[in-house]
Amino acid sequence: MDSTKLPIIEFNHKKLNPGSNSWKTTSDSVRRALESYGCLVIEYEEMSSELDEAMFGLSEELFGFPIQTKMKHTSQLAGFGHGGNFSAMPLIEYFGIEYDATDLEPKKKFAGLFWPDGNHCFCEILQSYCNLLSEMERTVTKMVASSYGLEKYYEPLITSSFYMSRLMRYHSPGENNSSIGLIPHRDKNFVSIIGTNDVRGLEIQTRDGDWITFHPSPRKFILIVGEAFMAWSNGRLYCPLHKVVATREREKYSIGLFSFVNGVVKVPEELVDDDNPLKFKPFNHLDFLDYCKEGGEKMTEAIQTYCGI
Ligand SMILES: O=C(O)CCC(=O)C(=O)O
Ligand SMILES: [Fe+2]
Repeated sequence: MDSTKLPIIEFNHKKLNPGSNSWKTTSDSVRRALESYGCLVIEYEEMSSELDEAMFGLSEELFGFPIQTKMKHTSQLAGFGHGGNFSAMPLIEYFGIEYDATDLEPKKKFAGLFWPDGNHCFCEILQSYCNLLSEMERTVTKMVASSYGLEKYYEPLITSSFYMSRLMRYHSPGENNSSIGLIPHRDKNFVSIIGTNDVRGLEIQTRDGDWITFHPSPRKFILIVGEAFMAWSNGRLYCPLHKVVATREREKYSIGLFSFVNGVVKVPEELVDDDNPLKFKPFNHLDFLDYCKEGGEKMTEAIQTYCGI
């Protein structure tokens, strides 16, 4: 692999049938990329440029509402609800919304805060966009399990997962202001997958400490291993530091889908042996998120201090 570029994999679900040769070779490449870089650029043929344009157009409209309206979207969970105006990161603003592939209700409730008569178009577009993100996230999780010979763990993982979709905007910093969009952090969830408008800014740190920039395009998405997935793999998968550097020219918009486990994350016994002793005690994912609230995203080694052995 070229260590100056992020690994990239083309996905076409019509050609990727579990059990086929192409499934097996792609699964092994995906697993190797996530072990080396902790992230992967997915070139996804099924994403249409119309859906991409509609999604980011609506995002711009949404962030344009007055702050009083935006603040009505609240949540108890960190990262969900509306957030912004942080002293260390004044450029980022986000909306974290519960995501369910079959249930439009959370999106309708969210849209109702902005458009009192509802906005069917917004809900449908957000749902379609997130469904595609979710398909990619599930395929990758299944591929990793399959590449380790641990297919039996995939269904229980998926059935105990819950998701957040997050819409993000990064203001341009203007002259002489800091360009920090998002400070270097590791994601605390299981898997993150992110699509962005055509503005760069997201950078991922390699194991050697170099930063590599993600180059966005409508069919390219970046999938990032979170601390919970890294711990599940007993440290085999890498969980990279990443950050957003806002550009002076234009605002960056991104949409992420973040998966979480509703319950205990436990390293499969097959991943533990004399050469690979257990590195993480079983932990409740929600309790871990609570623990992280204290130190916020600054805790770059949170999982290690929480349940590392
Ligand atoms: O907006 C992006 O490109 C990255 C977002 C991110 O890293 C996060 O929300 O954890
Ligand atoms: Fe992140």
